[in-house]
Amino acid sequence: MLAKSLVSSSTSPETSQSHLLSFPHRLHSPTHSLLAVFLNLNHLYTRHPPRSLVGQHCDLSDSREPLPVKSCTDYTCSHSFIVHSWLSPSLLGPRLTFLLFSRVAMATEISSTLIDGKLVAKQIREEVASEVARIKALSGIVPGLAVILVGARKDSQTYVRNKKKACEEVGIASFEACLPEDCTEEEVIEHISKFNSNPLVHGILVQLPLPRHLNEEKILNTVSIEKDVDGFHPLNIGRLAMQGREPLFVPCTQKEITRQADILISAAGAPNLVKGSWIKPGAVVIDVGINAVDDKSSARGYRLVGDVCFEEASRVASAITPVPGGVGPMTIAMLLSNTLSSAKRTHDLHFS
Ligand SMILES: Nc1nc2c(c(=O)[nH]1)N[C@@H](CN(C=O)c1ccc(C(=O)N[C@@H](CCC(=O)O)C(=O)O)cc1)CN2
Repeated sequence: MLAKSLVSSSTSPETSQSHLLSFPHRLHSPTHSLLAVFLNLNHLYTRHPPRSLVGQHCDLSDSREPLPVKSCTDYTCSHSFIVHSWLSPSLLGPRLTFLLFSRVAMATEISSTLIDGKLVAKQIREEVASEVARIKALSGIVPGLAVILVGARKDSQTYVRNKKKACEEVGIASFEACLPEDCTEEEVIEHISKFNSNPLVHGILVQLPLPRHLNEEKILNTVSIEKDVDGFHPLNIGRLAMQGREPLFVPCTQKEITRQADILISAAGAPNLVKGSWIKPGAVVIDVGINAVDDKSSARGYRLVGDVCFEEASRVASAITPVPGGVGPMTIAMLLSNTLSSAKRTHDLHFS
């Protein structure tokens, strides 16, 4: 029943002693605060929002075990959010964005805290490694992850390489299909179908972005929902949103809404979109955007920035994920964890 995060203080390194941050510590009134989430699901839904998402309520209560934090701030949380509205703001061009609102965490004191994604990811990977070893010893089953890479984008090749390496490190078997840039949709789908029916494969992911001539939505829909460890299948997102209902209310503008949010999650794919002035003092900011911007002074010619203007936001927020070092490392850690869960579910492995 606890929502937790592993955080470390960015302003007061001297208070580096670890302790638990868990939601809720104690109830705080009013519990109706807001969560705003910017998600760019352009790669999933090219025209319309899924009806199942709008106005739905999601239960956040079955979160992971408590994790240690540095520099604790108090929050209360009602474990729920609603998918409120669907916008296609001009500032994001053709990308679809929707906002989620919630009555979730309320900061009761403000201290700038850096949420350390690398540290959480390390802990998750260690947990996955020991669980993989355990199920291998008890049942002989080895969880398997298949990756489909289309084309020769350097960044995608690096991510796929990193995923394979991460699998190796935790004992997950990896499978790969590398297809040429000019391959057809049918060829990609054929590979997905083979992985769908391969019993050694428990997780399948299609590395994104795909070349423009391929219909991403159609391809992602082909991944068996049971093996969709990325969680990109519309049914997976729909299921996430189907656990309850909350009343709708009408937003004015993105900026106004984010200003009311106690938890702000941005995944718009737009560098430095969210300014400090958009953020409610004391809000928790989760920056899911990982955007490459040109930087001649960097060896690779670019640097990574989030959707959130970190300099500004870190002065206003109570806790914030940096880019790099925040949500990114969690992506691969959770991929491993999901592959393990899929293997356990498929083979009905419930060891205590
Ligand atoms: N099928 C998918 N495709 C893509 C995903 C995804 O989750 N599934 N996400 C991104 C790329 N990606 C994984 O594929 C990914 C991106 C970034 C990181 C990461 O750890 N980033 C580090 C910085 C790394 C660096 O310096 O280059 C960080 O943010 O700290 C992991 C995975 C698009 N495609």
